[in-house]
Amino acid sequence: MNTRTTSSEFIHTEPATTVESAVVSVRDISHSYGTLTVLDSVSLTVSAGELVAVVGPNGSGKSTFLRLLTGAQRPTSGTIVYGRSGDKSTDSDATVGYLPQRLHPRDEFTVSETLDYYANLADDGLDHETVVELVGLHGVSDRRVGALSGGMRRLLGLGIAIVGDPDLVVLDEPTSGLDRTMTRRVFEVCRDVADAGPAVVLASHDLSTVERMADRVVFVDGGGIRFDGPPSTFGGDDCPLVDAYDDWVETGGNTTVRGATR
Ligand SMILES: Nc1ncnc2c1ncn2[C@@H]1O[C@H](COP(=O)(O)OP(=O)(O)OP(=O)(O)O)[C@@H](O)[C@H]1O
Repeated sequence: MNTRTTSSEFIHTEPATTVESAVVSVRDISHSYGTLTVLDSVSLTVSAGELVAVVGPNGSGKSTFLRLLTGAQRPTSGTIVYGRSGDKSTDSDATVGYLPQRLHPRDEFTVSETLDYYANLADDGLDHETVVELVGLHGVSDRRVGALSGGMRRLLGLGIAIVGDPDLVVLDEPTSGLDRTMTRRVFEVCRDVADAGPAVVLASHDLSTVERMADRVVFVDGGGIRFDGPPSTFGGDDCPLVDAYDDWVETGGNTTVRGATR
């Protein structure tokens, strides 16, 4: 169980990866919207083959962090470096696949046409039929996007993020609106993608699935990374991730998150 303390104690673990295997290294980034500082001196390195889940309360800055990771948004300060040898900057052609929280593919295209379109944007994309199969949309590949259910649109978004065969896949709440079966499927696809080489970083509120499927959990709160390590070590011995998380949030952070070993 967690140990309660009178003040917040944060665990900052050593980077889990080496520079040689790094797909992306975030170095001391901060981000503000006007006077609101959302992220303050955050650093993180993600390696090829890792499935990293970013968790944290609503408004803690997960989406902001993911947008910064993709290069779509620039940090107020700090740097993000892509590549194994650190030789690519945010201006480079490092390949990143991104599923934003809200995605608006064209309603009149079919599922196959949509994936084909995005595959053609990439130099060396995957075949759209492979991706349709992978994300479980083979039964509706000829259906127009405008006629898809909310969950199917989410799966299509996952397909769009991976069809370019990127080095880094960034997914903002890929399982929102999905039932349990589809949620499991999305995480399994993410696992398969990571196992094939790319790094996968996703934001999720589905802590039980994160605990089972992710290599690392990165807990963002109060402007910083409060924990970075294997999900099983978030709360220490015999304390499920979801319980340790609830404990943290209920006590306003006056809980020691412990057990990080990386
Ligand atoms: N474009 C923006 N302009 C101003 N403030 C913003 C902007 N985007 C996000 N914010 C603010 O930054 C904070 C972090 O938002 P962000 O969406 O990154 O959090 P989150 O952890 O992803 O939240 P959720 O879990 O609800 O999706 C919030 O207070 C939000 O209102």
